[in-house]
Amino acid sequence: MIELMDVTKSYNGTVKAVDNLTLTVRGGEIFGFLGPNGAGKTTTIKMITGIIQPDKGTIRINGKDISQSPLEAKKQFGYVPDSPDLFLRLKGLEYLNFMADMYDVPRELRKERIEALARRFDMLHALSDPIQSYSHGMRQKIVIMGVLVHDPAVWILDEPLTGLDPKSSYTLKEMMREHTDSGKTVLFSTHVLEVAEKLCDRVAIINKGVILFCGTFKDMQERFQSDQSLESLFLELTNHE
Ligand SMILES: Nc1ncnc2c1ncn2[C@@H]1O[C@H](COP(=O)(O)OP(=O)(O)OP(=O)(O)O)[C@@H](O)[C@H]1O
Repeated sequence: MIELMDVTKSYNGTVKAVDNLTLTVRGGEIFGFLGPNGAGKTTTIKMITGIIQPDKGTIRINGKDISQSPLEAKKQFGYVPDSPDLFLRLKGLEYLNFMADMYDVPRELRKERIEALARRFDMLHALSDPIQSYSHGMRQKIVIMGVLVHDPAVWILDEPLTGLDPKSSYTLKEMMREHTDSGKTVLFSTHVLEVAEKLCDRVAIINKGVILFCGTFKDMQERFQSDQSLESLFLELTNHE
């Protein structure tokens, strides 16, 4: 579960990137975080993951406060950033072992997990190559695998499907569903509204740092008294701002 209460962040003390945001992402749900460019999605995700500090407000992950107990909170989640260009000089396997070391994953277990993840994402052949030789999609996959190697309860994924080929994208979506079926939590941001419509149990639409809507796609259609697609409703909602 992820809880944000009255969270605000402005850059350079001027424009509020996130304005008094309150939101709960529950266990057992895939939650989509949607909004136009510059809406405040990445800023919110960076505050949840402790990369940047909010000006005010409280954030808890599975009950652990990211400001008060950062280490405990960080053990609860895995985070895929919006850019996969990390640790480029490491080989794929070195990176996965590094991540497993960070999270104290025992030897035998990590071997099993790495092999299973590599098979699922069709990356077995590339693990002994340096990450800088990977394509964008392969870099995205190795970052996702690094995050999943410690089997975090809460997945926080910033634009995770960007650059993935259809098979890998399908695999990741399938894994998100398996994860939430076991009562755990997935929060991801996306601009691909067709994916959000099909995959998410609930979505939040944010614009200019403020949540315009939070609920199921069905709730949204009821609110607008319309059977339009999520894309049409999203455009209607964000264009009126
Ligand atoms: N480091 C920064 N310094 C100053 N302003 C910033 C910084 N990072 C983000 N902003 C501003 O904060 C606002 C929210 O940006 P943010 O990156 O959170 O949006 P986003 O919804 O993730 O956008 P996108 O979909 O384009 O990734 C924007 O107005 C952006 O210009």
